[in-house]
Amino acid sequence: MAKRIDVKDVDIYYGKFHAVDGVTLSVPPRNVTAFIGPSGCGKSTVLRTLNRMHEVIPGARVEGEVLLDGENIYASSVDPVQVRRTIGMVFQRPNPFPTMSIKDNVVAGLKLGGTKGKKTLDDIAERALRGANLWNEVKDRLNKPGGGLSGGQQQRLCIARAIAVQPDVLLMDEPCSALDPISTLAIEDLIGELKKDYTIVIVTHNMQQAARVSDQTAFFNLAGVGQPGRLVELNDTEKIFSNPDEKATEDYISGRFG
Ligand SMILES: Nc1ncnc2c1ncn2[C@@H]1O[C@H](COP(=O)(O)OP(=O)(O)OP(=O)(O)O)[C@@H](O)[C@H]1O
Repeated sequence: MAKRIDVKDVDIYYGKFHAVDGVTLSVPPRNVTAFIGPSGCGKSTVLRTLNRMHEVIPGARVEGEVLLDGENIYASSVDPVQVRRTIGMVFQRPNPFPTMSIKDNVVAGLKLGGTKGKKTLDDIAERALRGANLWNEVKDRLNKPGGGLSGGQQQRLCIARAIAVQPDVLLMDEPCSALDPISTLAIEDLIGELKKDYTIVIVTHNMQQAARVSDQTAFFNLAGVGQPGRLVELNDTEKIFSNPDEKATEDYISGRFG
């Protein structure tokens, strides 16, 4: 079930390095939010704080609150493994388990979580592969290795793996940057369909992509090397790309820097 995210005054550190300063933003359910901004402004770092992946890095820490439908995912009673199960992530490079079969790739997370029964797992795999627009291409080779698929198919396999566990939110970190234009369009179409069921946050370097797939866009920036990244503006995507409130946003989207 799609859930709402509220980020409240979040500061993010790598050891002593203050990477992101004071981010407050909200992501409504069944909505695509794009993070854009120049390299190093903290887009991926903020994304990884939304499912507690940031703290996996030694010395990394987060201050502030991230609420999922009002519950702080950083509360001491919350299990980060459970958070990562309900807030799924798709990475820049498709990362299926290459020797594992296509079907087992999709249900790997469920099996780890204790789901059993061939029929149950087969049904879930089919539903997730259909949801990721991959079923027709792989239905006759479900027991072949995931590594044998094209890059675009592998990325859709990773999306199938992420949605198989029925997460509340899908985070995507430049999911198309390693893909050709046709596969990129396939993923963009898929994002449009997935937003009916999920809350989606996507980091992208491609401003046309942000304009095509997202409902709202967050522009991040940093004052200089070694300075923390900041959220400059979050607005409807149409407004960001036509009439942003901040001059820095306009300079960036019109290609004057970054
Ligand atoms: N594992 C890490 N350890 C230390 N510093 C890091 C680590 N990962 C990122 N950083 C630093 O945090 C800052 C933000 O990086 P981040 O990758 O979030 O930026 P980004 O906007 O996603 O960049 P890009 O568009 O180039 O991917 C940068 O200064 C980066 O060097």
